[in-house]
Amino acid sequence: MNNQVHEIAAHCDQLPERFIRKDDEEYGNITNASASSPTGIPVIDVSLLTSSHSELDRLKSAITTWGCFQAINHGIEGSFLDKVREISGLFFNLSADEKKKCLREENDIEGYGNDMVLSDNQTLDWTDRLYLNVLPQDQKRLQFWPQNHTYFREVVNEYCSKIEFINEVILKALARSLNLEENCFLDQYGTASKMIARFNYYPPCPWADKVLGLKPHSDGSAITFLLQGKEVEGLQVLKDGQWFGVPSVPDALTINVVDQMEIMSNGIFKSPMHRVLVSSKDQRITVAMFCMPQTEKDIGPVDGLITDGTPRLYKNVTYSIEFYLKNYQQGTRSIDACKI
Ligand SMILES: O=C(O)CCC(=O)C(=O)O
Ligand SMILES: [Fe+2]
Repeated sequence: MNNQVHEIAAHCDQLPERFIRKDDEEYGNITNASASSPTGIPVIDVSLLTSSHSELDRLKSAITTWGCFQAINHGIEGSFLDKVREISGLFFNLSADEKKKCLREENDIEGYGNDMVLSDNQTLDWTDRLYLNVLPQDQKRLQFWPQNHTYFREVVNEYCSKIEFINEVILKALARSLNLEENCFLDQYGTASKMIARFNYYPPCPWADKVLGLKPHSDGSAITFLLQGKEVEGLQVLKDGQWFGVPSVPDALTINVVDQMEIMSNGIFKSPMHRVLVSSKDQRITVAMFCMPQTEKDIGPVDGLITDGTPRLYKNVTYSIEFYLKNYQQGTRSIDACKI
């Protein structure tokens, strides 16, 4: 597949078969799609997490039931989040020639492209994306960054530092919520923790009900920080066999506690399955920041959680992107491959 999805949207009068979503990939009960919960995705005030026990309890409850929450008062100004939205739009609005300079190579994940084709019967996602390694600094490959766009670089770098800071706050709070020493998750990050920025662009789709922007998946990182656009929604999270819409809350970040945290918490936190629906009229742009431990480092359940009554449920693993993709290709979830 050479074409970007937005080109297919503009030039095809029939939906290419590879994009048609399959029933066996639906997981939850699709008749209940878009169900709204009486309470909805929990909203957590990050500024209270160091001082308020009840907010810490609400955080734990959010993660053990939903696996995600809407973070407010996280310390990043709304005006700065608007800049992140602005540079994302700016990238996808570049001319086709400019964007193609950032194109990923066939067997590489980094750069501009669409779904990596890993198996013959894979359903393709209705999305174009720009995928950039932002940490560690020395693993940045600037050839994939938009050329001559100092503003883009500055905003991404500043956003990365701000997310790094919030990531620490959340990791410490999650540890305290389990009555563990607050650095126990951070200690597994190593000295060169990793962060990936993924800019997702979902063009409007004339066959919106036949495709998915992103197939059901769980993220391979430890914590994912998602910045949604302000108007168009589409993200859904699976809970108790039903898909629930994740609204866009002004100035909030949607935080998912995902695969590597499931392992480190010995399964107390469950990495949420989520997917993306697309709109027939409106485009949607989101920015996911995937934070995780240093690639070369083994991770495993923290010692304090293993007791006679609660045995270790996961092996120690190096949860690399190659490991994640290998499982994806075989149709298995990498998290399941780590279970004892
Ligand atoms: O765009 C979204 O709403 C979700 C993105 C996502 O799940 C991902 O990039 O892994
Ligand atoms: Fe995701």
